[in-house]
Amino acid sequence: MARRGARDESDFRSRPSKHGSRPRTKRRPSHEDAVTALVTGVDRGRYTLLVPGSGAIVLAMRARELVRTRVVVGDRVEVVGDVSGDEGTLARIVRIAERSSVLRRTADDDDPYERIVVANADRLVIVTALADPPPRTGMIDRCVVAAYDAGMDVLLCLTKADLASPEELRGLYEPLGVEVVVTRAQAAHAAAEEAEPRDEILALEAASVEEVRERLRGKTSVLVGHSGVGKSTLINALVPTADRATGGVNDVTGRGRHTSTSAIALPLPPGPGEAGTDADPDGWVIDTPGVRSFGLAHVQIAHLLHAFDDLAEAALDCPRGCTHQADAPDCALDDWVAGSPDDETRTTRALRLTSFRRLLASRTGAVLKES
Ligand SMILES: Nc1nc2c(ncn2[C@@H]2O[C@H](COP(=O)(O)OP(=O)(O)OP(=O)(O)O)[C@@H](O)[C@H]2O)c(=O)[nH]1
Ligand SMILES: [Zn+2]
Repeated sequence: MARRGARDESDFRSRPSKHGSRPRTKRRPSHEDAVTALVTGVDRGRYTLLVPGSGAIVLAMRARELVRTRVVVGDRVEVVGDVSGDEGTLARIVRIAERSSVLRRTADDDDPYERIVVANADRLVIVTALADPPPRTGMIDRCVVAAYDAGMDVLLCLTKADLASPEELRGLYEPLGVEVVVTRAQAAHAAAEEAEPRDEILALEAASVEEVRERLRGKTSVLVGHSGVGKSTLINALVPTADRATGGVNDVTGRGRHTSTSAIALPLPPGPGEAGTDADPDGWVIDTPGVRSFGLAHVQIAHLLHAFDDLAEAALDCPRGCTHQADAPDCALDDWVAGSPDDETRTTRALRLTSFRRLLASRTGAVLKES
């Protein structure tokens, strides 16, 4: 899968400064006794790590030589010092392993740079409610583009199926090869909601939660979703110890009740009646409460195209510099549809091309009006 390797925020500091680019200390310690750990939480310069071997939860800071390097949730790091995890101990991160994927959020009012929020995740889970709040395809498209660009695959999780049908959204995303899973409240709740809405703990239909768990097994998954879509309810159902705050949109601020804005990795426990431990979980679920959108400015058409093998192959016949948009002259993707061997293939290809072009457009902002 396409990756952008070196082009990340670290570029800002890899330029030679006026003090020269050589490290201040000539000799670096070798850290032979370092152990490997996973970053599960980040809070103002303090990192929560899980040491897979011992299962210890360790609090750490960055070593002096890494103070200008960003460490994010999902990073695999090497750590020295006291790694017992005992109260009051603070270990030191001395190395960050190369990342297999990076997911970055957009710059915002508080921070002018696009920043990496999660490293090494395999799968982006886009949590979207089918109603209350209504789904916004512009937002889903942007998430799909961000995931494909980051080299991650996508699971579209449609919540609140007790309130509306998922069929229309399935029809929009399945042609792109996006896996779709649907969750709903338990039937008893759906009825009770009419009489006495909100503020009780909502139970999701267990079978629908297990379908989600099945798709997250053995993977590191990042969950994203707008406030009120039911992301916390889902995470609590998947990871009962997570205790994510639920309750939907705050009437005063229009935001959810979450105050925490940093990502956190939670070990995915096995389903009911299966064995497993936190030190060796069935996968990781990363919640991203503060992330509202993803930066797409850096996304290259070629990267996006590589997420679609058939389109990438057909596009080899495009003129140089083809944008592959609907108005691109002589785009070979149009020939690929026209040259379909039969009607059924033509319909499938046309749908796939339309969907792909919709994603391309979301990258450039042409369909940024949320629908
Ligand atoms: N009818 C129905 N309501 C649901 C379902 N899932 C969640 N809800 C309700 O939707 C509201 C929002 O759920 P949350 O889990 O708090 O949503 P969130 O996405 O975490 O949003 P924030 O807490 O604002 O970040 C709550 O009142 C839930 O009880 C569902 O499947 N069906
Ligand atoms: Zn083209």
